[in-house]
Amino acid sequence: ICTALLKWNEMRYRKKGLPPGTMGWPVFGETSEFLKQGPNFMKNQRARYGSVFKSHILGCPTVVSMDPELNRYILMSEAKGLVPGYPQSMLDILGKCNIAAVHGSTHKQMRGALLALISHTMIREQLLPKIDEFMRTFLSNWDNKVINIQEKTKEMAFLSSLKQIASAESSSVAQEFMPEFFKLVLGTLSLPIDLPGTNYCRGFQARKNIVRILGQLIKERTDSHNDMLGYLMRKDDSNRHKLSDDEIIDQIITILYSGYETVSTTSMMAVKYLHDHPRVLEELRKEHMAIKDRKKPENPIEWNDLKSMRFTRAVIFETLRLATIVNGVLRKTTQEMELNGFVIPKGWRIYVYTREINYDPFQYADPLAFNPWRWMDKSLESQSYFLIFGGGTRQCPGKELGIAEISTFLHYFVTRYRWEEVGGEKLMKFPRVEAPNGLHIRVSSY
Ligand code: HEM
Repeated sequence: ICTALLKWNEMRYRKKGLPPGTMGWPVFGETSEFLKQGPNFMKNQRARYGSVFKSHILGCPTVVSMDPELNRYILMSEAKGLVPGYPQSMLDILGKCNIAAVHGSTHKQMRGALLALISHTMIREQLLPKIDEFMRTFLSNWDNKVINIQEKTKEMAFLSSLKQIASAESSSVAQEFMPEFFKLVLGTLSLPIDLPGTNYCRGFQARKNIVRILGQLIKERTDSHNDMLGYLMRKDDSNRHKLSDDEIIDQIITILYSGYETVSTTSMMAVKYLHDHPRVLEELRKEHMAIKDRKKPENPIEWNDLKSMRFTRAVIFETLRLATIVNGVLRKTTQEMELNGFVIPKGWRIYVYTREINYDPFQYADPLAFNPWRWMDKSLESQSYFLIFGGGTRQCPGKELGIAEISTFLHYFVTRYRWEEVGGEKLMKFPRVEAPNGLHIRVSSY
């Protein structure tokens, strides 16, 4: 029966022009092999079928592309019908105005409104002072404590964004908001089964609560504020992108969500790599001590300080590369189309899988070594195969903001503390980078 089922499933997808590959079991496809074997599943399939192959993973017939040139082409081809293909649970919970759910002119409008909020000028004048103030307080009193740095960096990423979004109210709403936000995140990564007790159902309820909290903030604000919510609500000419209240709420959820796991995991992994590589930590600390020494203790990190953190930027890029915080991005076809000579049916998912390029010895010499110095050559950041922040029309608009947050976190962390790991805890690298039991460190003052 098993053989017959597998064969029947292969026959269903044996359409002329499709890439080679296997489809696994009906309904489940090859999801369990993909999740269990992780990157090895992808590498084995590539060895058998080439760098473009078909599979059935996470509930959808999927074409996986591990071809750097095709990957770039896919990311540039949204107008040809290759739109974001994130799971239904994510779209449901993040809202219908969420940036990944909108295309064409609506995407342009939402993205324009977002870019205006997190531009270089905004980071320099509005956001960096808030990030500095937040990190200073958040990183106080860690001395002589055992800390779960995974949990801390998660709180840090969320609370830092919340302060940038609603400075005045962030401390009063954080208590209620944070647990709801964590439920929302879990819901977006779950199967869309709407039964009481499922993560999806809880995530959906959390979204409702968050919409209520944000709606209340919008209603109660009478005068203008210099934070993200304040800018989004402006009705005068200083705001070119006037959004409805529903759009403002989804935009805020987008900002919180997109900068959450990326920033927190990168910060946690940077702490881990710095712990394991004392020479890198020494160099990083030298950079930050020099910044600290040239200012008074009460003076905040400013734009020029941030720009002078060249080695810190290199540490962040090397962490993103070696830990592969982002394995790839998802697209789906809105019509039948040809890619690399293959014919991809409408509605198929395309997994632009960029992980392997991070370990390619032709791109990165000695690829398994944690060597931030390689990024001191700035041209490496602009190589076309480098897709850690995506590419094309959906390239990450929060890149510099994320780097500013992680850099400020590292500044206060390494200038105030030294730390050692306790427990030697397990780290999972796939499908997401996480420490299932937390990552505990003993912190003492520097
Ligand atoms: C280390 C930090 C970060 C990494 C590695 C990262 C990575 C990425 C990647 C790979 C994409 C492309 C997704 C796709 O093409 O489907 C993306 C998109 C996006 N990122 Fe980031 N990101 C980071 C930080 C942030 C931050 C702090 C924000 C906060 C605003 C943010 C907001 C977004 C948004 C809104 C999009 C969607 C853009 C669109 O669809 O037009 N990201 N990010």
